Amino acid sequence: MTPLRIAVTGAAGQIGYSLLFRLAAGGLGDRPIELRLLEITPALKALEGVVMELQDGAFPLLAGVETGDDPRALFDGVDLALLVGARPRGADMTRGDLLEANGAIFRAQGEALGAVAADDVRVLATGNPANTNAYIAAAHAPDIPRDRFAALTRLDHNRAVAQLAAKTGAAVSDISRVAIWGNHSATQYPDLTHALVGDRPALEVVGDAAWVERDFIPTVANRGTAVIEARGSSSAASAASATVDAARDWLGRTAEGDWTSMAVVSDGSYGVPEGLVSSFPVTTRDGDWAIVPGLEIDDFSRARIDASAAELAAEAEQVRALGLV
Ligand SMILES: NC(=O)c1ccc[n+]([C@@H]2O[C@H](COP(=O)([O-])OP(=O)(O)OC[C@H]3O[C@@H](n4cnc5c(N)ncnc54)[C@H](O)[C@@H]3O)[C@@H](O)[C@H]2O)c1
Ligand SMILES: O=C(O)C[C@H](O)C(=O)O
Repeated sequence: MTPLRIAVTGAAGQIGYSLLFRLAAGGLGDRPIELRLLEITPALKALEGVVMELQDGAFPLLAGVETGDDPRALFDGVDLALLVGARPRGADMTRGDLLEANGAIFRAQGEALGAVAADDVRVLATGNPANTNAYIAAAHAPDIPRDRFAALTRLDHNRAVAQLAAKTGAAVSDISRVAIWGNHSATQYPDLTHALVGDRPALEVVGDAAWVERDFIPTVANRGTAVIEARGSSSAASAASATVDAARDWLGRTAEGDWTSMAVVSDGSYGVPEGLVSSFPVTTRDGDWAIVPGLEIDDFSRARIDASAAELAAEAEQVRALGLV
């Protein structure tokens, strides 16, 4: 089997330190992988140490590792690009505050992917603000179809599943059809209206309408902030785990009868303006995705989805004003 060529940016960072070992240990399946690890020049020394540790893991699926600070060299022929490298926020910042600092990274990396990546490349932005970074990268790679770009909202999805499991006492594996809509930000809408616990509607099992609005939604939407406050730095292992989950499902498939959440370029579905990179419930299959069609959207959900889409539109306007697209 030819190895899957995976670029990981920010490979010497916090998320990278967890992500690389999950990938090498077979997180995407049993196909061998070749890692292309991108860092900024001052971090290459630290990256050398990480590569030593990868070697010391003696991972049978790890067919090769290359490192460097030139995206055009490292992205050459890659099948999957995990764009993690970006500044994380501090305690008093929103993810949107990172736009100016991080947007330029995604412009340069979008251009490089467009120039040298494999024809079948899939690009997943984890670095924040993830949705708009994917939007920027896609804008600078016009030869790569838009549906190959996505941003990570799987961490929010996993957080929502975990909160629902804790509330209902169900196993996470019994929960399906949770959805995250919109931006990976405090305006995101974690939606339980279609969710199931076993074969029962989650809202019926919860039996506490006030919990959804007062506890569930704010807990999921603000979880990143809570982790920063507790840990002193932003979530890393859970973000790496969600990045692996998202890539595995994208290249593989979502379970029958279930879906996942992924921020993808909107085709106008559910009233989200076309072109914005917004989270939707999606099914995936062998590298393709489809927004779950025909879900009923009640007035509460409508207002939440619209609010997050408005924030994404404002971010898109901001990057235009900054000359990033
Ligand atoms: N979408 C999500 O769910 C989610 C979750 C957690 C964190 N994040 C985001 O992921 C990003 C990385 O987080 P972290 O904790 O690993 O941060 P970190 O600071 O520990 O690591 C970031 C790494 O990126 C590198 N980097 C900076 N510019 C680069 C460039 N141009 N090319 C390649 N590498 C570059 C840095 O040198 C650093 O090693 C942050 O923006 C953070 O906010 C997103
Ligand atoms: O909140 C952050 O800044 C980090 C990350 O996006 C998260 O959701 O944990």
